[in-house]
Amino acid sequence: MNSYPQAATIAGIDSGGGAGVNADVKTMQERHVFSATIIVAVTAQNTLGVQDFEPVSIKLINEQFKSLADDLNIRACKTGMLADAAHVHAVAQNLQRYDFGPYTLDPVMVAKGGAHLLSDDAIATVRDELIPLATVVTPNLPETEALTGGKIESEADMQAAGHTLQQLGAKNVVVKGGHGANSQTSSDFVLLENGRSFWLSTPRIATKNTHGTGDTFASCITAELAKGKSVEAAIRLAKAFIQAAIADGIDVGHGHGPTNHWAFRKVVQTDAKD
Ligand SMILES: Nc1ncnc2c1ncn2[C@@H]1O[C@H](COP(=O)(O)OP(=O)(O)O)[C@@H](O)[C@H]1O
Ligand SMILES: Cc1ncc(COP(=O)(O)O)c(N)n1
Repeated sequence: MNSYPQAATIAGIDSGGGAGVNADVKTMQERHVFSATIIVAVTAQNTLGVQDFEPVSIKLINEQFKSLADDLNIRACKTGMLADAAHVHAVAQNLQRYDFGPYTLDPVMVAKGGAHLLSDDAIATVRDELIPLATVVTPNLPETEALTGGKIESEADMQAAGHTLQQLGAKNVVVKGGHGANSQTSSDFVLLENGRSFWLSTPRIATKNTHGTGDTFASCITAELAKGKSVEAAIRLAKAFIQAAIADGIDVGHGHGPTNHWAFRKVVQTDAKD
């Protein structure tokens, strides 16, 4: 019998299939990691936007955590859409109650279509209760501004914000540059626990199909951490994975379409288990 590493995603589910838990499950599967899911919110969503959502009761979230802890062997986890302060708090409590391994915090706030997936008053709860628990935090530029309180207008601003996020308690930080102004490259700033930092830059792909890029990137990091890879190796592989997924586009829906979660298998020769 093959034994695959197990990881959990704790997030919202996207009826349109391209982002949230859906992107996480697809990505982890591609990386040969068994994915379990703790659903925090259900969205009515497609590539045109988020039409509605409802959070799941905190009782049921607590029960989902317990169900996994009682039976599975979760070796890494990530969070995505968490809806509001009460749900952020409940997730933080559960992450402290159970050992689900290295934790990747994708601080999802506003969907690409403009819908608020986290209430404004919950930003402080994410900063105070989740960032100190995070092995890796992966904010995009607007999320970095919201968490650090400063404007990000240059690469120097991204670097400074990375250090601020580390001071807030995250062990490792990736400030993602997908929302940056550079039309040639999409550059992410990485700051590791040991203080070393570097940029990961790839050619910017001219496409409107970037729905779920952040989820895909963070869940790929989580999958690699579940295998026991180093944080740096996990982040580097995730950057290559998302680049392939954006570049090899698929045609789904009429708005901001999803990425291609099976594209990476075409560009790598090594086994996804490695
Ligand atoms: N058009 C693009 N071309 C290449 N890489 C991109 C593009 N858009 C986003 N990325 C990359 O995708 C990842 C997710 O970034 P981003 O889109 O900023 O996150 P989010 O989905 O959280 O807003 C990052 O590694 C970023 O550099
Ligand atoms: C359930 C859920 N989680 C996360 C996102 C963010 O993804 P994006 O910013 O690419 O729209 C989303 N749209 N829906």
